[in-house]
Amino acid sequence: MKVAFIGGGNMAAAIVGGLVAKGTRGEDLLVVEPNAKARATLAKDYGVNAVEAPGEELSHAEAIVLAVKPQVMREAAASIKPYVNRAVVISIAAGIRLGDLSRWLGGYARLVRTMPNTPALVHAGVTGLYADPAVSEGDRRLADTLMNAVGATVWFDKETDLDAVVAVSGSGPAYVFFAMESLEAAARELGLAPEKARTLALWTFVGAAKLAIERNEDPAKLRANVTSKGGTTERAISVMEASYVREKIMEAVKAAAQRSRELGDEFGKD
Ligand SMILES: NC(=O)C1=CN([C@@H]2O[C@H](COP(=O)(O)OP(=O)(O)OC[C@H]3O[C@@H](n4cnc5c(N)ncnc54)[C@H](O)[C@@H]3O)[C@@H](O)[C@H]2O)C=CC1
Ligand SMILES: O=C(O)[C@@H]1CCC=N1
Repeated sequence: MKVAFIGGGNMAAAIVGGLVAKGTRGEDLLVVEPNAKARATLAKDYGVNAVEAPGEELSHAEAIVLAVKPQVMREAAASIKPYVNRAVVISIAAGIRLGDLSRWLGGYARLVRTMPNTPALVHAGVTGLYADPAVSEGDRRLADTLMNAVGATVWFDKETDLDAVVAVSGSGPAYVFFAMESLEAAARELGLAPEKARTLALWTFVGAAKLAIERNEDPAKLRANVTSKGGTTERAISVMEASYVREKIMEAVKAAAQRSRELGDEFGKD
């Protein structure tokens, strides 16, 4: 499969790495990236063709992944417009709506909007995807195969659902790291040595996530299994409940979804 990436930053590198690990040849991948250092790293690590600006070679791609920040999406779309004629175009940008992208590409309609996350870097990502009903099964399969190289895929029927996806799993790793930081800080305040505090905190997250995935059980049930009557966990959870931690997390996630909608409004203008 010949795939081109517009933008060769964090997320593009993660997807490129996943594709190469799954057998795609570096020479079948093209990355358009203005930053020379990022280009050199991608070429060295994965053997991709990395170029500074879009050109004729883009028109040979079967898929073009738009992996630039939402703020530069319009400019990036304009720069590739002359070469977009046979590829399915896949956006990974937060907030940017397909209607706007289509307009910037001169009415091009073979578009898929996706929202991956940074665990893609270690092939443990999860990506939400949406395509207009008119997009062919083949184009959907192509987008699915691409994102599947770096983790699980979940399709949605409404484009507005992607604002929720960005808030839940797109930004989600940051919430988990925040919780890791907090657990580690508490361990240190309790007098544990820094490196030991980190080991305990990180493996607690790894273990809990693995248990939840492998047992496929409701997290509430798994939590109940840890919580002995009159014990230590019960005391900790009661402090969290008294501080409305659950409600605060829900409020934060809703704020992220709102920001995704705002990005669409801000950067979707003409
Ligand atoms: N970082 C994250 O956790 C996630 C990010 N995203 C989305 O992925 C997109 C990229 O994010 P990152 O990879 O984190 O950003 P990044 O800043 O690492 O990468 C963006 C790259 O685009 C390049 N660039 C800038 N203008 C360009 C242009 N006109 N043409 C080609 N390349 C250009 C930059 O030099 C940079 O290397 C964003 O739209 C973001 O919303 C999606 C899911 C998760
Ligand atoms: O914070 C952001 O806007 C991007 C989108 C999802 C994760 N990072």
